[in-house]
Amino acid sequence: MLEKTAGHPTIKRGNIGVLLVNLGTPDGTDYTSMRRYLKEFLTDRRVIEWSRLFWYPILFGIVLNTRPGKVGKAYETIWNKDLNESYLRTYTRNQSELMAKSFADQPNVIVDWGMRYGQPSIASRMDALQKAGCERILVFPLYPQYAAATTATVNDKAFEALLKMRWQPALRTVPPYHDDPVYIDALATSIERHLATLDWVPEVVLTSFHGIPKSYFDKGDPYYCQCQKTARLLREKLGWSKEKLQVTFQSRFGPEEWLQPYTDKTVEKLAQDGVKRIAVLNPGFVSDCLETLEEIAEQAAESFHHNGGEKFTHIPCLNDSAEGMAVLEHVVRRELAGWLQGTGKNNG
Ligand SMILES: C=CC1=C(C)c2cc3[nH]c(cc4nc(cc5[nH]c(cc1n2)c(C)c5CCC(=O)O)C(CCC(=O)O)=C4C)c(C)c3C=C
Ligand SMILES: [Fe+2]
Ligand SMILES: [Fe+2]
Repeated sequence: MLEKTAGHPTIKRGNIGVLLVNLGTPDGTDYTSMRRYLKEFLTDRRVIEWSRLFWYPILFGIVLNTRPGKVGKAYETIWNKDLNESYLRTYTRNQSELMAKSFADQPNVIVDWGMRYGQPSIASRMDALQKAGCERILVFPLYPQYAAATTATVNDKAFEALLKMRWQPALRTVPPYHDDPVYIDALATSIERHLATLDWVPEVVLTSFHGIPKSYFDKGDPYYCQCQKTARLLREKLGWSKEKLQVTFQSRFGPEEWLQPYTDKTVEKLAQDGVKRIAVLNPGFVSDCLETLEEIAEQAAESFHHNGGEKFTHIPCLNDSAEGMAVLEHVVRRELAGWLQGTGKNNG
């Protein structure tokens, strides 16, 4: 809707924005792109909670000199060569486009996407949505389980963007959906469908979540408990035992203790203990990315085989599949309640 009020410039009004936000990704696998991305990531106080006096000499003296080259090589192995971008970016954009199609019956809903680190930034998309007449914006951090290092830092950035606006849109943020039956059903369907394509049956299925330092859990982060609840509900849905569907945590960073049991150690131990066939899925990742495609589908598979395992399969994330989109759309429609019917009225 376009509106002109005496003495004011013509402005668009009455729209609702939905902003999907994932973690972020480097623009390229070269040293400079990797360093820029890692610098933004690893200077975030929500991610690294150590004192700056202690952390910055290590970060700027060692980590940002050595890690960009090493991690850049890992990204190269999983890069989407067709589009010259990471799969996290490809899937997040696809999710936004598919969600926009599902709201075709609501012409005042505008769906967009952004990244917490790298491009497109949250601030740039919030600004674009506001300019497109969004008086209300729903920010959706794409993490089923809440962690301060992921969900909260997205929300912080979104509210920070409002700081610079004279006429702020109303802002809602999407809560975790780790126990939503639509999400649990989608995970169960994706597991069953994937396993049906194999000519073997896994003895153990690992649900591998990204870890966080144990100290964050001790300070009250609900992430660990939400991961456990997701796994319990999934187990109940599939009718599997605790031995069949196990929970592990991956992607340790730095010397601290992280949430346990660790995925890499568990994979090694299972193989050494004589388990021959395993499957791994990553229910905490909305889209496949470095951590799933390289760390699990490549590294964990190699370690399993190296230690005597025979069959390993990685179950893809929900990505832009029909089930995955059903989850995201269900959560968005639920969180837009009261806005969809209210917009465009009572705002003069
Ligand atoms: C202390 C450091 C880190 C915490 C805490 C952390 C939590 C966390 N991360 C994700 C999801 C992703 N992380 C990804 C990459 C990644 N993560 C860290 C560090 C921490 N993550 C680093 C340094 C990196 C970059 C790669 C590397 O250098 O190892 C990604 C992949 C991005 C991609 O482009 O593919 C995702 C996704 C969650 C869910 C989480 C806590 C719950
Ligand atoms: Fe991470
Ligand atoms: Fe990793």
